[in-house]
Amino acid sequence: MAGLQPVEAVLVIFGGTGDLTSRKLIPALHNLKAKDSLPQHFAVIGVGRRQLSDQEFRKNLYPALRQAVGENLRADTWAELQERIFYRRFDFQDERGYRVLREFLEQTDAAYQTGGNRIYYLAVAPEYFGVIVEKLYANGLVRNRSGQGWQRVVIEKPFGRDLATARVLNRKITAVFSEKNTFRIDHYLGKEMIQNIMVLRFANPLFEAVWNNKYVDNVQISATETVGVENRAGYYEQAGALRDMLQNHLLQLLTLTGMEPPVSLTTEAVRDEKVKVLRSLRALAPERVAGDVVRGQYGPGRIEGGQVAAYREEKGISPSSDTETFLALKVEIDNFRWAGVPFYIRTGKRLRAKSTDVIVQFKALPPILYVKEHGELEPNILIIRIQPKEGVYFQFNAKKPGMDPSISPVKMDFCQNCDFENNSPEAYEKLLLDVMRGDPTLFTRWDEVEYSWKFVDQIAQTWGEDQRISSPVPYPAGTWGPAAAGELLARDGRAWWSPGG
Ligand SMILES: NC(=O)C1=CN([C@@H]2O[C@H](COP(=O)(O)OP(=O)(O)OC[C@H]3O[C@@H](n4cnc5c(N)ncnc54)[C@H](OP(=O)(O)O)[C@@H]3O)[C@@H](O)[C@H]2O)C=CC1
Ligand SMILES: O=C1O[C@H](COP(=O)(O)O)[C@@H](O)[C@H](O)[C@H]1O
Repeated sequence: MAGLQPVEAVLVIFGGTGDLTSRKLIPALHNLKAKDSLPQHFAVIGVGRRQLSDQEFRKNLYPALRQAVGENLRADTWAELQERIFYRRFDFQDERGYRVLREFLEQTDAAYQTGGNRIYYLAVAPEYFGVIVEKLYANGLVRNRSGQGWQRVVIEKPFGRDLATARVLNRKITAVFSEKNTFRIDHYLGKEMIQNIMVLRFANPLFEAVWNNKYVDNVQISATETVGVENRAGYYEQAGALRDMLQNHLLQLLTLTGMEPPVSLTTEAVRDEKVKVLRSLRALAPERVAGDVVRGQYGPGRIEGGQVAAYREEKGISPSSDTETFLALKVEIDNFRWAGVPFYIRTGKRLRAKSTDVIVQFKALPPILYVKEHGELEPNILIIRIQPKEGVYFQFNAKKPGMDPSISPVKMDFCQNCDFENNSPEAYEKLLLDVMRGDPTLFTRWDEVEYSWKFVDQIAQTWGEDQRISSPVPYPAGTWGPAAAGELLARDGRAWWSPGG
């Protein structure tokens, strides 16, 4: 879908006063504007409950923008952009609010020549996704009166809280928007290095040739965070790490790492291959959940030198909460390429460092040469570093220079953002632009969501039913999580590679 241009549109952000809008969406728009990538005819309308004028709304967005963009903040860009940002206050349940919005949109179309093109971005808690879509339709905001232009909906995650609720939600959405106009966002897919996984695999014969169970010993997908629950207690208590990270970001990373080469780079060809991976995931029967899934929750500890509270002591969290803030599991893909290769996945909050990596550990060669003299050699490992450093790192064995006959591991290190710090576009920049272009390749198709929930539901159901694992294991903040996560690999004679390489 390369070559599509972003076209004129009004972006309506439901949840305009929320955290995502101020920390991610507005900074992304600022950066796009600074690069001259926004369409010339463009406007933004934020919707929330707070009583704010347009001026107050713009002013409130500024501190988070400054923090997110840092020294790249351009006063002239923000001045131009904010002139096109407006605010409307209403409760999502209130029909009248939608009618007022419709009138305002018609005026905005005329003033900014946006041709009836609208993007409805649902930056709201998941329980509002269905309500908003139904009310948009009922109040004539999807097919505008003149019938001109297109209307697209962007839906944040998590898409439902299990397969059943996701299906209900999807029915509501598809009754109003076509699949082509439905953009289920997963911001991980907008990250530079995640887009690079397919390039690395399918543009380099060296990697593609060994990307299978003949050569790969195991794959580790790790997304560790130092932040805690922050101010999202209400949401996180419902989601936990399972729904917040595994159902979407981490299973997406797994599909990109495990998929077959698509027949072409078209949106549907890529999505078809990703779905096949999800369909090939080995079922997690209750006994396997008990053995292969580790569930943790952070206790008090130290992060970056400072003392931090336990999850159960955080604002808005129940002192007896059983929500997991850490998850580690072993996943198997039952297809010809991956049979016998475990994929270990882990994610957690309040861990020692922030890092997202895909680590491919290769098998050892037969122990015929070198091993007698040198002992077991270090494995070849390939680390795809997604963040905070972006790049690819390969560890292989080499002879030490000179008379010393010993063999030691050496590193080839490609750092994508070392020389160009902050040069990679933020994920939301890429994804917002794709919505304006109408390119859904980096968004999830319904069947991807469906199969992800099928997989995740097995875990949630067992947790709900099995007393042995209905409570998460505590771990001290600032560590790598519960010891059981290490034991999960130790049992297979393996260990986690340190995040960040
Ligand atoms: N924050 C993040 O980093 C990320 C968030 N997401 C997803 O984005 C979505 C939004 O998250 P986030 O921004 O953190 O949430 P917040 O709680 O910060 O914001 C919620 C927004 O919804 C508005 N709102 C809530 N209820 C109503 C209502 N009845 N009527 C009108 N407005 C209402 C709030 O308005 P007001 O405050 O004025 O009442 C506020 O603007 C969620 O689905 C989340 O999972 C995804 C990835 C990252
Ligand atoms: O979607 C989410 O992602 C963030 C982590 O995103 P990253 O881009 O910083 O890796 C996570 O903190 C949050 O809980 C979750 O909702």
